[in-house]
Amino acid sequence: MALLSSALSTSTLSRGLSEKFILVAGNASAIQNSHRQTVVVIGTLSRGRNLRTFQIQKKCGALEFRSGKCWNCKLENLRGKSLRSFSGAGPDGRLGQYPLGRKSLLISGAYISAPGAPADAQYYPPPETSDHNKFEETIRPRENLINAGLIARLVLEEKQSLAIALLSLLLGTTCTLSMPIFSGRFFETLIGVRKQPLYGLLVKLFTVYLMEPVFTVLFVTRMIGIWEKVMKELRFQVFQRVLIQKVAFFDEHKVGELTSLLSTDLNSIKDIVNENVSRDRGFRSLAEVLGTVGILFVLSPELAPVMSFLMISVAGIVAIYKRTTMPVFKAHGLSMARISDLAGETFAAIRTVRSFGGERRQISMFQNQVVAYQESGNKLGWLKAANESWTRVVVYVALMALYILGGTKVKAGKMAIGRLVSFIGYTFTLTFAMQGLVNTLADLRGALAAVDRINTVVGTGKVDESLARGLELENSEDHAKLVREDSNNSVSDGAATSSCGQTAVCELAWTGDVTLEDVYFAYPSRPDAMVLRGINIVLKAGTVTALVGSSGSGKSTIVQLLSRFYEPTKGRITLAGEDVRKFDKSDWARAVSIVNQEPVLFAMSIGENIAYGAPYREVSKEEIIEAAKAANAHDFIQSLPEGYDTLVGERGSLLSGGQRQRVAIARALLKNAPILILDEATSSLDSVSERLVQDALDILMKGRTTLVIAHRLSTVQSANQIVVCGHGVVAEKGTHLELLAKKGTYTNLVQTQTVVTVE
Ligand SMILES: Nc1ncnc2c1ncn2[C@@H]1O[C@H](COP(=O)(O)OP(=O)(O)OP(=O)(O)O)[C@@H](O)[C@H]1O
Repeated sequence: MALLSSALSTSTLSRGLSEKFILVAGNASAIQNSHRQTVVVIGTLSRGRNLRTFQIQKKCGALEFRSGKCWNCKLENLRGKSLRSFSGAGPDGRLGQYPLGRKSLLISGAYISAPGAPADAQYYPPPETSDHNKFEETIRPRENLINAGLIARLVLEEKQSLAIALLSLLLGTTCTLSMPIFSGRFFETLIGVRKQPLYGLLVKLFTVYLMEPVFTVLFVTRMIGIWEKVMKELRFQVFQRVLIQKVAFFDEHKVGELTSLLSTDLNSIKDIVNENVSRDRGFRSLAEVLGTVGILFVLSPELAPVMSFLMISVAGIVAIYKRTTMPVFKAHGLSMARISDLAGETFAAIRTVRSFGGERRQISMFQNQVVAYQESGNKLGWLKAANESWTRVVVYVALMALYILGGTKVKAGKMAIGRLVSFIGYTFTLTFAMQGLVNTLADLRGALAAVDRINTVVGTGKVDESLARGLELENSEDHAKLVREDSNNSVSDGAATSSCGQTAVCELAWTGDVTLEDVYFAYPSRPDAMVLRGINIVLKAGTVTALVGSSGSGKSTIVQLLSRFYEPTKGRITLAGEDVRKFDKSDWARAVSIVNQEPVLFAMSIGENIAYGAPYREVSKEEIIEAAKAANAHDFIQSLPEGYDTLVGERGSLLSGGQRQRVAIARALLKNAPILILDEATSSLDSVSERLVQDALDILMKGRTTLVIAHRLSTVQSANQIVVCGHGVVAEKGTHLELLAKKGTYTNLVQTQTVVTVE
């Protein structure tokens, strides 16, 4: 953005404005923070080619253009507007005019002006940011994770099954379509019109009836087999892609939204095959419709138009039904989602409900939702009945027409009676096949909408490249290791000795200082609010640094940056002088242990939770016990009926706060990382638990570079260095005595006990 803006000449800015909307892409927060309230336009909608400055009117968040149309902007006047070209930084970060045509594109951090900008607007260059941040978030094309190419590749991997499925479909449909012909002949033979032995005809019919289910089984099993494999791969890819997004992505999307991608949305894609392999749907319907129409025109070109009318009418009725019911279906689905949400929320907060005596209120809210669900269900019922009856009316009209036209022809000797019987048989085949086909098309629309939702969420998020690279490397190392193990036919002992692993980052971190150099930071979800403004801290290797400061001063934010959940907006963090951005995030994660105020345990056994400290290798029972002993957790674990196999419940809810904390410390001990971050780890505990946890922490801190956000005077006092934060800057730095001697912010904090609790 900085480079881009500085590249704009003032002469360009002075031209008149004719466009209706103006688009600003990139991180405009820096400019806003200059208090000029002016930003540089780097993109223009429609015909405009001017680059101007103007006052920010509305923030639009990320702007998404699909097929050249603005898709997601909440501003009504922008929704659906075409963007023919975009002036600004393109996907490669270069300045230019980019034609968009019907392409899809994502512009993150966009701002939109109101129509018309002030004529006397001036250009204010934004403050410089460091090199690595320049184009990071400017403009990115949407990357479709699920696309036709991927699905085709996955399906074609199963060539043999696909060939068997298609052949079975062909043969099964042939059987189905030959049935009405045989019925006609059978009828003709019975009344003596056809001179053919009945026995021979029955054998043929028997063969067709026997083979049709065989081909059906082959077709269904192969198709489902292929699709299950495709779905397994898609599910895996979606999960993996979500997992490697930057932490900011998880600030933007609710957990429910993300899990529904993996459940509801992927299931609608799955259903497009699984629900459409039966005889009355999908591929079979299509094959039957095509086959029937062909046969009908051969059998009787005069009667075939009647059937065509039938086909078009049935398709039309079902299509109208689907369209009209769509909003009712949506309302029905929404009611069900609300019922589930309400029930989920009620049960999750049952203690709060009970303590407020809120049962009656919850029941009445639930009743309202259930009634809404019932009403939309009734509406759907009526629409369904209308669809069914109209379809029948059309079929009966077509049958009547066949009886009249066909009967007249048979009576006049212009048509064989068996042919008319076959025709009647095909009437039903065609009706059901057509209905099935339209239903399948509706399913297809649902599946495409699901694909689009998945692509929109994961395709427009920001993959954490460093994490992805690290994982890729690990995968290839694992793979190489597995191949080696396999070829040696021996079991590897893994990295059993050092949990941190033998990575260069870990080795460096045992001796190197960690430094925050002039760090500025704003959360991506609130780019306008600079939380850290030029932080400089040196965490000396093997020493303890205590971070104190009033609430909201940015202590936890520093922890988040050290954990590399976010990257600094400006400035850098180094380890032994090396910018940490050089290290893969998975390597960095191995070098840093975090123990939070509210540690999260997984819904597994205590032993498995402790072993999670080293998820990349096998952990022995002895190691787990050793870590638990050092964390003061062994005794309480032993006293539980199932010891280390005791399940801890969702997020560790079956343990007390102090017990959870000690399991988390044991996990961190097992991890044995050289850098340790303690975020108010003992502040929510009673004095007995606090003592136990603190003793465990003292063991954990030994020899590690520790940053502790502490409320306890003893921890702060004994720290090698105390850093006092105030409104995103370092207000004071020094030892306890040095800071007391200064009689500044720290002394105030100690005296007012705002931050430090005296024991
Ligand atoms: N994920 C987030 N997205 C946007 N803003 C955030 C986020 N997390 C924290 N903030 C904001 O950043 C500022 C600093 O918060 P931070 O949690 O770092 O303060 P703190 O000093 O740790 O406070 P406390 O002692 O109360 O925990 C606050 O104004 C907060 O609202």
